[in-house]
Amino acid sequence: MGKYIIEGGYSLSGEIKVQGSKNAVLPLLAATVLNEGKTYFHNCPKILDVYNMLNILTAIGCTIKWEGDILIIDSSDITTHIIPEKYVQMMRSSIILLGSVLGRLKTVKISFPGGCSIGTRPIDLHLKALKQMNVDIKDRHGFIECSTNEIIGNKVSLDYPSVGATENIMLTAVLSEGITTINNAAKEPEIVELQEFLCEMGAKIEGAGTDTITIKGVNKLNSVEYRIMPDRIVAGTYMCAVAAAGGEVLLKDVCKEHLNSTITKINEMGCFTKEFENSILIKAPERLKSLDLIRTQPYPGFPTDMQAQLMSCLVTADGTSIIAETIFESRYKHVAELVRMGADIIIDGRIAVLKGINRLNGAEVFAEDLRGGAALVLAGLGAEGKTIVNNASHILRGYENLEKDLSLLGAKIKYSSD
Ligand SMILES: CC(=O)N[C@H]1[C@@H](OP(=O)(O)OP(=O)(O)OC[C@H]2O[C@@H](n3ccc(=O)[nH]c3=O)[C@H](O)[C@@H]2O)O[C@H](CO)[C@@H](O)[C@@H]1O
Ligand SMILES: C=C(OP(=O)(O)O)C(=O)O
Repeated sequence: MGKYIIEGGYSLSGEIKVQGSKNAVLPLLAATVLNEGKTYFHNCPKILDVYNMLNILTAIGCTIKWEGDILIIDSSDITTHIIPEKYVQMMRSSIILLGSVLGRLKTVKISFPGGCSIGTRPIDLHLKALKQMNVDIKDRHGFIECSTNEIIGNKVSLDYPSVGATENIMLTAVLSEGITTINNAAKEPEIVELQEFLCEMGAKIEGAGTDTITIKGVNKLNSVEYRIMPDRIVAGTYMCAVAAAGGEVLLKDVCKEHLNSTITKINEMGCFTKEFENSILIKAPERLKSLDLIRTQPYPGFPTDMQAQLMSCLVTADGTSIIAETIFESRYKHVAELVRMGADIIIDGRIAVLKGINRLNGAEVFAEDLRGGAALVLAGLGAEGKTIVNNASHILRGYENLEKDLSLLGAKIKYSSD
């Protein structure tokens, strides 16, 4: 599972580049299935989730090649509609293949992704929408089997602006007959990225980034070359790293428009930030200030994917902070580990009350999920003494160069595959 070993107490300085976005690239990789040709990706992050998605694409017939840093996917021949269960279990977001394989082959069989450590994560909204698009769905022995003679566009209204459901509906609708309208669609930047990518391939979609997305079905798509946008959560994680460890860092290759809610909280904690065209400077204060109430919310609200990292900063802020996790019902697995490091945190349902202490103590802790794991690394940077973060493979799902980037900035951190 691997581990990170951190010697705390070294402030960060210098500059680093932010990787391509995990949550943008995964639906784009799934979308390549719709195109009976080649896709060329630039800035694709080399992370476990990407390798896992590439394994799935290979298993269903795509050819994958890296030419230097350019990822080339040839999806001319899709040989099966069955998504191998072992990969689906390894990566929840493999569910995005539901829409793209269905769109291409008019049939797909995929196992239920099941629960995961941050919540139950049902897919009822995905399935309800597909049924409205003339898709027959059978749910048997833990597998979902979808089939249709023709996908027919419809007006779909989501009960909640689910990111994955919005993506699956878009992917299903691209090669459909007629027009699909998604009301109460997710507005995340990754949805806008998916629209841009699909339109480059010849799809007809508009409205991404607003509540209503309209997809006009087309017959065929074309080959495309595309650059993946920067990862807003990795950028936010590095901002929190500076806040937790102290210092001054320039983050390059960021899209500052995607970071507004995170930058606001970073500033409210007393950090100085300066935004440039594609970069952000962040400088930590002597001591962080506590925050009144942070509610995780769909975009443009404060992202649930930043909740744990922000918590790692606030546990040593001056005063008491309150966090409300409104998106996922059990996204506080990192709390017990932070408490092991000396943090004063009380959880009541979805509310966390954090009383800032002066300093955390290094300890041996366990990552239970991706962002919670990253948060423990940040906690280790600011802590006194040594911290070992076990189960690092969770973190490798989404961070390409965590220890290299932090080392470059002066942190004392090593990765061990033991
Ligand atoms: C690969 C990817 O992009 N993952 C992101 C995506 O996950 P994901 O797409 O899974 O997140 P959703 O927006 O779908 O889920 C948000 C909430 O809606 C619920 N829900 C969702 C679908 C459904 O059919 N029924 C239902 O009840 C979920 O359980 C959760 O409580 O958006 C989340 C919310 O911003 C992020 O934390 C994840 O990093
Ligand atoms: C929850 C996350 O990802 P996933 O949806 O892939 O589990 C995340 O990126 O923080």
